[in-house]
Amino acid sequence: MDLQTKVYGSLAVVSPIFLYFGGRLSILIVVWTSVVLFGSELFGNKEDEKKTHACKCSHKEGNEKDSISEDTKKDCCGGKGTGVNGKPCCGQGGKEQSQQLPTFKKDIINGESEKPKTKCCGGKGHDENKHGKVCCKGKGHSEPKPEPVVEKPKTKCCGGKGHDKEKHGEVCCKGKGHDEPKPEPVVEKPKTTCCGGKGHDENKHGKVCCKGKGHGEKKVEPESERPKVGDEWDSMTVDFTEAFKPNRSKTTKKAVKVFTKKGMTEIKTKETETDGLIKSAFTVSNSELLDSDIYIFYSSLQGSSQKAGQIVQEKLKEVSGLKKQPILLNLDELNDTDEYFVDVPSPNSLYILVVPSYDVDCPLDYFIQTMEENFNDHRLDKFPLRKLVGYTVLGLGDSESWPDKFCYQATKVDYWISHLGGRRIFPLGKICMKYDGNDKIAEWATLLGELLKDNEPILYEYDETVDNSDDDHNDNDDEDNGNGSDAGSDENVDVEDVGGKEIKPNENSLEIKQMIAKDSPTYKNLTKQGYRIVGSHSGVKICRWTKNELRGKGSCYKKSLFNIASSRCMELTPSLACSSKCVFCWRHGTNPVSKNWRWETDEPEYILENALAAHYSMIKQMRGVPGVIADRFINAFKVAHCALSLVGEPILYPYITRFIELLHEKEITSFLVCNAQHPESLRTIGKVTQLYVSIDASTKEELKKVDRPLYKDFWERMMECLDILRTVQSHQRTVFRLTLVKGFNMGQISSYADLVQRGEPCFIEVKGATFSGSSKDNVNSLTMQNIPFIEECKDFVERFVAELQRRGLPYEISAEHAHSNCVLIAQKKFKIDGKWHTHIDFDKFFKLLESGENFTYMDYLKETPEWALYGNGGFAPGNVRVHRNEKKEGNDGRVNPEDLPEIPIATN
Ligand SMILES: Cc1cc2nc3c(=O)[nH]c(=O)nc-3n(C[C@H](O)[C@H](O)[C@H](O)COP(=O)(O)O)c2cc1C
Ligand code: SF4
Repeated sequence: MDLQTKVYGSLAVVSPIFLYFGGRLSILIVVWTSVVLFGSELFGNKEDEKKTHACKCSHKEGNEKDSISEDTKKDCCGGKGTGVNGKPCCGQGGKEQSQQLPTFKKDIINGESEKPKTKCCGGKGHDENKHGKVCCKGKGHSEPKPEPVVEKPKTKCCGGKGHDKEKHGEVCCKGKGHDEPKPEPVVEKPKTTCCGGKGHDENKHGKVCCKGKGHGEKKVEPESERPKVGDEWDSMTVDFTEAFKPNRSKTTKKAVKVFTKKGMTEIKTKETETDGLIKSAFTVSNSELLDSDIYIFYSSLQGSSQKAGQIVQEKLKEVSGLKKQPILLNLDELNDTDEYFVDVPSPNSLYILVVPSYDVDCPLDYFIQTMEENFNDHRLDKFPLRKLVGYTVLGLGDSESWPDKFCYQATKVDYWISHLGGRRIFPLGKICMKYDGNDKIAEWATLLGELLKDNEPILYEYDETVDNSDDDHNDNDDEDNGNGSDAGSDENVDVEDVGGKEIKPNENSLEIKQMIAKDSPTYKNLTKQGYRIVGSHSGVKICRWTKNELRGKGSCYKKSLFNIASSRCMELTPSLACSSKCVFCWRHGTNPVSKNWRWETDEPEYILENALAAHYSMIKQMRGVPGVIADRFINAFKVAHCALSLVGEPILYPYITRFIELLHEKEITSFLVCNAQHPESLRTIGKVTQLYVSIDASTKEELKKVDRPLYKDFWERMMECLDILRTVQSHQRTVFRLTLVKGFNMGQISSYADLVQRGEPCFIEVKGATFSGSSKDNVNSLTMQNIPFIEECKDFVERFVAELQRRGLPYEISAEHAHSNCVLIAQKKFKIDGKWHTHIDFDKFFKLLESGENFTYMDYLKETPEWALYGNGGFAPGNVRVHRNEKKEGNDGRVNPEDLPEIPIATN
């Protein structure tokens, strides 16, 4: 009986019983009837199963429904046409059939129409709608509910309960599931590093966790927080000076020079940082940029630079507060370049040069060449363009076609103008006319105009080493500031400060190093600059005045003041290392610094012998130089004087006294200059022809600023030196050397008088600092703004002497050498019978030495010649001063030796 018949039949029987008996009896009858009728369906019918499995179906085709007749089906498998639990009929044919079934996976993947047969859920409760084709009690449900044919990873089950697809996605969270995450927008993101799984706040820290090496993906700063200058200007290919770079590494300890546009009275000295850059402001320019006479020079072959000049002019005209209209001039058509680049049209001139670049001949070549010639012409003021208020250069070029020479001529122009003393007030602009063009020119000009208005200080050069305040060597007397032999240090690295950390000698090492080892970068640097290194710590260099005098072009100030013959003077130091880092030192930044002697030591005999040999070999090189005077050339091979200064601190050399004795034995006079930091050596020094002490500032604060001494007790050391001059060394011919640096040490005249009162020197030599450029090889931290004019020096000297006299100190101005901005103040005792005797009688000096008698400076005096007296300029006879005008008239400035009078060279 099939199930349908049973159901209908039983309903027919049960209904009347219910109606007739009602209640419990009806229920009993119904239960019994159900057991009888549905027992096999409810509990399984062993007999049926046996029957099915024992099916005698002989059809090999078994359950191949399509290929068998309905009659056969009825016979087979108990008449159901299929085996128990969805299995093929257990007859032989059925088994064969099952092996031919395609795999489920394959069906799904291939989307084939033929489907696998499903397994049965024990015949009950299996809800296809809910579970798909296959029952979940067997190994079934292998045929899931048909889904859109999209390949998906298989999901894992949540134990069959509680899995909320909406919430968790396809995969259950109890299994290893949820590996099919809820789809996210397809945006590729950098993988983030986790903060240990907690506390990482993306908004705060950006994408990457701070516990890992994360936070590498930084939060983008709001516009306002970014360093504006760099951002804005990068795109302009504007070549910024170092001074404009923010956030320099702390270790480099660089400070900047700060120039304001205010007058002298407004000099500021900032000891504290304002923006991480400013350390100290020490000098000023004289005028407001808005008051200046602006000249825009252009050079052009094809017109774009001319146009650019016009744009700049128009933009500047728009600047509010500009007193005078900018003037546009064609550089190539100037009647006389010297009118603008040797002289300047007004003391208030500001130059803007707009220039193209050509790698072929162009008019600009001539201009650049002229600038270079001017720079190298000794007859000219070396820094004529310091008279300018300032300058800037705008270069036009083509970065695509000339990538390596892009705006190279603008760079050259900028270089020479600055070397001629010009002060760059705005960075060199480089504009590619192919990509940027006139818009960028306007942008550059607008910014220039803005900055003309701006009253902020102009930073344009770094002071190389400043910041004594926290230098280790200043805080700890035991520390040494040198760097050993500096061997192995980088050539471009400041040898006294490598990466901001001073290298200390290995305290445990017994090895004594050489100060300047042959393979060291310092050695290379020094030799490249014309020094001859003698042994490992001494050096000689032929001085430019030595060369000048050989050529009849003038002598150094010591000729005027003291009678030394420059052409017979050897400039030497037995110690290239120094214990100060003076701002005006021409070698500052490349010579080693140290408080004490700590190197391998050469013998004084060796040094002198080899120094003379080196000096003579350099003199020999002069033999082919035009204008060298034969007599002087020959005499130059008999060195008469030795200036123990050059660079470094000569008195650091432990055998300095012996060395000076050796000089004297060879009848070479000694001019020893020391820095007033080594009283112990000064006390014991033997007889010197002339003994200098540098007085670089008159107060403790200024001295620290100017000399940047290594010793913490630098002021006390200097005071002790002054006491030694007044007492132990009072027999010596002593000189205070004052090097005037504008903005540094020209203020406190009364304090200078205090020092004179303490040291009682014979002479006070006041000299304006000289500017030795700011090339890579010369890191002198001064600029032209720091160099006083002769009038300023004279004014200082006159006020100084007035103060000395007011105090009753016996000093007067005696001699001068105007060319070197040098004036000599002398004790009145050198004015004998109304005549100054500041010169030295060298013969007498050696005779006295030879005699072995005690003698003093008063015993070897010589009258000062008329030409050297104060007011007479101090230009030594026997030389020809070359004036610019003479050159114009056709005189090439060369000296005819026959025209020269005899030079009064020193006799020994
Ligand atoms: C023959 C020639 C050579 C050039 N050489 C250079 C070069 O070496 N470097 C550079 O940056 N631009 C170079 N330029 C591109 C010019 O400097 C650029 O076009 C500029 O705007 C020309 O200015 P001007 O028309 O005012 O004379 C060269 C252009 C020419 C035609
Ligand atoms: S004294 Fe100095 S400046 Fe003068 S010639 Fe000698 S080395 Fe040169």
